[in-house]
Amino acid sequence: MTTAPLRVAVSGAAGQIAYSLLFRLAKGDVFGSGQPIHLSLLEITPALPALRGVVMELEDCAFPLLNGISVSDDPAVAFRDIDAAFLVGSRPRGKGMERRDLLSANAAIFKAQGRALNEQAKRTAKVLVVGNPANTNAWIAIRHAPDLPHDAITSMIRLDHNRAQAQLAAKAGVDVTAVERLAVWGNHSPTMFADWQHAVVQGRPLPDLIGDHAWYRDTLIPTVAQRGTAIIEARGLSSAASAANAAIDHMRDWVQGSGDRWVSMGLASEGDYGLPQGLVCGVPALCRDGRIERVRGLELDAFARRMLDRTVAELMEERAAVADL
Ligand SMILES: NC(=O)c1ccc[n+]([C@@H]2O[C@H](COP(=O)([O-])OP(=O)(O)OC[C@H]3O[C@@H](n4cnc5c(N)ncnc54)[C@H](O)[C@@H]3O)[C@@H](O)[C@H]2O)c1
Ligand SMILES: O=C(O)C[C@H](O)C(=O)O
Repeated sequence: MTTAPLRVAVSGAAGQIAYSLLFRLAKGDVFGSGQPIHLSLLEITPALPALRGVVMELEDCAFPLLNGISVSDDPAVAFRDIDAAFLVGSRPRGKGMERRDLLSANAAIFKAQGRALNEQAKRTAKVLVVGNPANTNAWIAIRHAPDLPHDAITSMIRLDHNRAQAQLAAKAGVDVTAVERLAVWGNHSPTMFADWQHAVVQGRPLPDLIGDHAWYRDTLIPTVAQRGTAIIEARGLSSAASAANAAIDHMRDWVQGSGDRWVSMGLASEGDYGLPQGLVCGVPALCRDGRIERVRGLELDAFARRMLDRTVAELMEERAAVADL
C-alpha cells in the first residue's frame, strides 16, 4: 500500500530561511522517512524567478519523498487542501530594528493569509507562523481564520527554547538532551522569558545544579532574549538555518509527538496563568497524537510572574497596534 502525499505549504519560499527549510522537509525531517510530501510554495510575484532556481535545486536532489512541487503567488492557490503550512514569508528586520518595527509591514500579509487558510486549508491543517513579529502575526491569522480549529495556527518560540536549552546545558556541563521541563514564555521579542524554575537534569532541579541565580537573571535571560540581535550584528542578516531548524522541531514534535518532553509553542491562550484569552503567547506544551496539550497548573514564583506580566503587556500593546486591521 502506498502512503498518500501530504500537501505542505511554505511561504517566503525564495527567502533565506526557506533555503534551509525546504530541503530538510523534502528529506523527511518533519513528517518521517515513510511519508511523501507535495511542496506548495508561495512567493510574491517579483521573487518567482529566484524561486524557480530553488525548485531546480530541489529537483536536483532527487528526494525519494518529494512527490511534487507547485509554485504560486496567490495564497488561495498555495493553501488549497494543505495539511501543514510554514508561514515564513514576510520582511525580516535589519540592524537597529526591533521585531515589532515589522508590525505594520507584515500585518497585512497575515490577514490575507489567514483568510486564505480559512477558505482553502484542510480542517486538520497544522500551521506555524515564523515571520516576525510572529506572535502577533499568528494572532492576526487566527482572527481571519475563524473556521479552523482553535489550535490550528501556532507561532514559533522554539528557536528561543533551543537557544536557552543549549546555553543551560553548556553551563551545567550536560548534554542538551538532558535539560528537560524548560519553558519559554511570552513574546518572541526581548521581553521573552526563559524560565528554568521547573527545569530538571535527570530529575535534579537545574537551578540547584547550576547554583548561580545571578548568572541566570543577568546573563542567561538577556543572552537568549538578545540572541537574534547578536546574530544580525554578526551576520548582517537575521538567523536562518537555526530558525529553519526550530521550525522543523516545532512541526515534527506536533506531528510525531514530543513524548514526555516539554516544548515551547506560541499558542492562543485559553486563560491559563491569567493570560488574556486568545493572546498568542509562548507557553510550555506537550504534543500527543497530533494534538497540543498545554502544561497547566505550574506554580510561578514572584520573579516569573513579573517576567510573564511584562511580556504579556508587550503582546497586548502589539495587539492594540494592529486592532484597526
Ligand atoms: N520566529 C522566529 O523565531 C524567527 C526566526 C528567524 C526569522 N524570523 C522571521 O522570518 C521571516 C523571514 O525571514 P528570512 O530571513 O527568510 O527573510 P528573507 O527576506 O530572506 O525571505 C523572506 C521571503 O518572504 C517573501 N515574502 C514577502 N512577502 C511575502 C508574501 N506576502 N507572501 C509570500 N512571500 C512573501 C520575500 O519575497 C522573501 O523571499 C522574517 O520576518 C524574520 O524576521 C522569525
Ligand atoms: O531576531 C530576528 O529578527 C530574527 C529572529 O526572530 C531571531 O530571533 O533570530
